[in-house]
Amino acid sequence: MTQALTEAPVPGIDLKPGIERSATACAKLNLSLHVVGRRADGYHLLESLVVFVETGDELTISSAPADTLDISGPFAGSLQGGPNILHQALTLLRTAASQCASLVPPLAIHLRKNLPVASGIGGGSADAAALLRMLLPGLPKPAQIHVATACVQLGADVPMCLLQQPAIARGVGENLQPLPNMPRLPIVMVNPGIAVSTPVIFGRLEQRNNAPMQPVPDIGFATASELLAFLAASRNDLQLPASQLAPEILTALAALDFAGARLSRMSGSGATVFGIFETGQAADHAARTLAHSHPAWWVKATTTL
Ligand SMILES: C[C@@](CO)(OP(=O)(O)O)[C@H](O)COP(=O)(O)OP(=O)(O)OC[C@H]1O[C@@H](n2ccc(N)nc2=O)[C@H](O)[C@@H]1O
Ligand SMILES: Nc1ncnc2c1ncn2[C@@H]1O[C@H](COP(=O)(O)OP(=O)(O)O)[C@@H](O)[C@H]1O
Repeated sequence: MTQALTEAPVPGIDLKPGIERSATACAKLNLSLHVVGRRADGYHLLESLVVFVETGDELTISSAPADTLDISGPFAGSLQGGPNILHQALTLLRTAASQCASLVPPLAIHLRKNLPVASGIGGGSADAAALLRMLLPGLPKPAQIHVATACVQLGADVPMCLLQQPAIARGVGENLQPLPNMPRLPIVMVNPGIAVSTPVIFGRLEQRNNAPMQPVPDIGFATASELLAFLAASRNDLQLPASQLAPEILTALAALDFAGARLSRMSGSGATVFGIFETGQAADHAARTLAHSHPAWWVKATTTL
């Protein structure tokens, strides 16, 4: 039975004037990404092991007389002027809460853009998901469910970023199986300073019906070695088309290997690549070395959630 939105119990969120709420929009990593088919609408069917890392954008909201969005941080310049996914996320929330518009009041949003834009780590999707996570608890249950289902329309990566937990993603990315066990991995992320367009990379795929991922144990992985053995038998099918377009991706992967990564791979449609290291100390050391030898690269040592 569908419950009228206005009748549902509303926990409400405290957004009185002067009160700010903050959230980290954690970067996503596709540890593996198999393209296994294509839908009639052109979207590709994926099988991907996704995790999130501590590094992310920072989002702060407070109630205001009218909606505003200001952006700071090292990658703010990449976002000036264009439409921002945060506005689409607000529209989705307000549509879902249409019978009680006051639940999503006008907001002053501040985004500190720490993540490189169009880089395969889901930055925009993570921002939208962080905003949804902050505001959803104030909506009635049916509206929450509507938003959780409809948020894939903002971007195929938004549902996984809303979950922000290790998961297997299938479908176009919306069909999520959370993994209860996942070792925390020391990671170095490297972006060689190139933005690549997701649709362009999908469009360059030569093969769209690739072999699926091996089955993942329902429980997930108990140790890093178990996970690494699984990853060694998996791929990112977008890595070849992306590195043909941007050969710097191969340079960055080779640099991570040389710096001691146990496994290096591209995330999403690139161009960000990641290395998995034995220890946090090894990751920190590799990140310092890579940043020193390649000052134009974005290099970040971090840990998976
Ligand atoms: C490749 C992935 C892997 O997680 O990550 P990113 O590289 O974006 O981080 C995602 O599938 C990207 O998700 P997202 O960036 O949210 O995609 P969307 O905005 O929905 O789609 C942008 C375009 O990418 C293509 N697209 C996207 C997802 C998908 N499963 N198949 C596709 O073919 C479509 O051409 C679409 O028009
Ligand atoms: N808040 C946002 N952060 C990043 N990109 C955004 C945002 N809003 C809109 N975009 C647009 O979304 C596109 C994809 O960016 P992003 O989400 O960073 O890519 P990816 O998923 O490959 O990391 C870019 O072209 C960018 O202009």
